[in-house]
Amino acid sequence: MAPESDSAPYAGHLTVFFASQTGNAESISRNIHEQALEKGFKSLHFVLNDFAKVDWDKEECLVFVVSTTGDGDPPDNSTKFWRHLRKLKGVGLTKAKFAILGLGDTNYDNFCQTAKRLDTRLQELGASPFYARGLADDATGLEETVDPWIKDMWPALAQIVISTSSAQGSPQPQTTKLEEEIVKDIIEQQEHDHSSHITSEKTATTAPAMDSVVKETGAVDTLVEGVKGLSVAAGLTSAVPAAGYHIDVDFSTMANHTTLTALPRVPNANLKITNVETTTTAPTGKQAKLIPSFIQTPTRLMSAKINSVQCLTPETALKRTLSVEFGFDDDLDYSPGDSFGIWAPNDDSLVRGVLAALSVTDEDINKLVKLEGEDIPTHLQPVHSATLLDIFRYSVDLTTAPKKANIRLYADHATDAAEKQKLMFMASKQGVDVFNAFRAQSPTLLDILHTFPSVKVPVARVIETLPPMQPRYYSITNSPLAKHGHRRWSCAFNVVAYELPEGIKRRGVCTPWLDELSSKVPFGKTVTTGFADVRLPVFVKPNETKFNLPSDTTTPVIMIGPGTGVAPFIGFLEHRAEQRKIKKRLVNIGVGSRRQHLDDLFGDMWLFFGCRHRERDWLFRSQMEEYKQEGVLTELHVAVSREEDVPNSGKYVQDLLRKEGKRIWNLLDKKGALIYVCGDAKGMAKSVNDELINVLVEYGGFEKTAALLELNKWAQEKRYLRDLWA
Ligand SMILES: Cc1cc2nc3c(=O)[nH]c(=O)nc-3n(C[C@H](O)[C@H](O)[C@H](O)COP(=O)(O)O)c2cc1C
Repeated sequence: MAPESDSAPYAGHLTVFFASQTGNAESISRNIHEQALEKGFKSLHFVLNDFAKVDWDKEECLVFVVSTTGDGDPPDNSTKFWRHLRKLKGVGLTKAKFAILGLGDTNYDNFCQTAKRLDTRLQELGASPFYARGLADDATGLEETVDPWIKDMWPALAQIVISTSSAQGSPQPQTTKLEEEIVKDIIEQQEHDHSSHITSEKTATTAPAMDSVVKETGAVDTLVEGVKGLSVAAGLTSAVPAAGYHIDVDFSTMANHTTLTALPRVPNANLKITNVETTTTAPTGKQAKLIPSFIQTPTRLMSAKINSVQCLTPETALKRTLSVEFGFDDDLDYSPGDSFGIWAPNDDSLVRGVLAALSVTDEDINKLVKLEGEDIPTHLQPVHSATLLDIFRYSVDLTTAPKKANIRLYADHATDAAEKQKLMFMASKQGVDVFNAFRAQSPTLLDILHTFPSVKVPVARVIETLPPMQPRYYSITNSPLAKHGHRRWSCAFNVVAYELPEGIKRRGVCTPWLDELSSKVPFGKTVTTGFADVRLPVFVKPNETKFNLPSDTTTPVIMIGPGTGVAPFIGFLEHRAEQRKIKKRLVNIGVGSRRQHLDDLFGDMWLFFGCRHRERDWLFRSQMEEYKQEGVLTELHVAVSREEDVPNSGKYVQDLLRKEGKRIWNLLDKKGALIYVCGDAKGMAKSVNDELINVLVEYGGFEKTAALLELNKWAQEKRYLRDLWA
């Protein structure tokens, strides 16, 4: 097979390989190759068995699109390659950077086995991935993963192409039009990577970049330790089953289609629910409130009590923002900038509504059961003795909009012909617009069962096909150096509750739960006593972003965090205030080797904060002003978006960055300041990024594209740190 290439200008070299049994991987890989050529890359395209046509020792950038066939086997047109790969020894592929897109089907036992094996083998041979592996599932539709995976691969690819060329070139690269495009992609990529990082309510993952397209689970494997026996507050809202909303969408286009195609396969039935002991009744009273032992978290699960809750906003504010302090019996090891996870249960009335709609009796809800079966999802495997109530509270996600495969499953269990037809249509390629309109209303499982009441799915099928429950993550807003700091964590968040244009009320999982647990503290007030005697399941989030204060206290920091994005910076400031106190004591008693002025020991701390109205949502205002007065906070810049003519201000944080551009550049250039950005990934982070580029251009003398590259370099060097959420 001759390589396909063209005479595009040299801009990095890419080789796309495929292994395909029925043609999917081949056509997807061809598409990647063609797009690469269009983007100006020099690209080659080969079937894997033609591996010898390229010099593997010299290859620097490889993309593989491989399917799995048989019983987890590689396609026939790659067997020669696999034989060769098995024979290779050592780590001779250290130059090679690769990306793998696997195609498979979760209805088969060995999902995407070829891609997984290839990944492992290439790394054993010394190659390294430049982009996270994508695993596309034919059961739900390959395009769901393939399209975003390809789209987001370009900036990742551009990053290695650029770093190769700039390593060889001058420190201030002469950038081409292509590079300019690539650099824009990098910035977008960074936003994408970070957008899944931390949220004020939505689930967050710190899994590899591109988490949104990598459909693997099972990263959590540390089992619960030492928390059994503590009472936990389950969903407190109400024990009355909710009824669910009717989701109204227009099915008129259904009449135009007699044939439905690309219907996802119904996932295999593996799960069996067995009674643990027929005579055993579930625990009651305090016993019934234990933190279930089947919760799996990435770090040790701990139990927290609520110490205090402050409602930071008045009634007139658009959002209800709470600051909650949790207390612990044991010492915690953390740094300001770290985050923690809370394992919140689904709302109790939703859980009971779902169980009622699935025809589970009140008696059965509370019986102890065991989940068994070969090949059941990892998050269900530790359930050896739990009530269905707890399984639905803590193990499964009831609120994320359904995937097509779920809709297809519900269609199979609809007894009413019209309902079945509608569900099948939504699951098909032809019904994609209706499916999207349906999903846009964020239907819970209860809403689906309410809208299609003839659907009677066995409980085991529901449990094994729902996504796993995810913890919610929050930035820590306090310092371990403060009084009792090692025994408490604080966080700040907006209570997520809103209404859709259709009049449907939606709410988050964790934040309304915390609000209710603390009996909805009145607006603007702080409550420190009278909380229910309950413990909350929490754990430290592994810190992968290094979003922490620099160890050298003289390094200046520029903190940009409007709204609840200010949360980690409040922790930074408390920490610095405590560091200053400690130093002051030491200097005063003469322990300091020199009696230095306190300010010389600490670098500048500049904070850029943004709110709508100073009186309504200037969060942590008094703390900020105090820190400013004490000299902890060197500069405080507050943007106000909904008030006219605020002196020395602007509407948004980026406006203030522009105003202070020259001084910011000096702090960056002369004193090596670090930049921290926290908050909304889409609007704010993008505008701040643009403004920082302007600062580099206007005051640093960079070409625009060189400024983009410089900023990208800073991000890699952890000099420009971002903690963003979608
Ligand atoms: C006979 C057969 C066996 C398959 N076995 C597996 C398997 O073991 N694991 C898997 O993840 N997918 C399996 N699949 C699904 C394919 O990998 C998937 O449909 C893919 O899109 C096919 O891509 P291709 O056309 O490039 O071969 C199998 C498909 C067929 C038809």
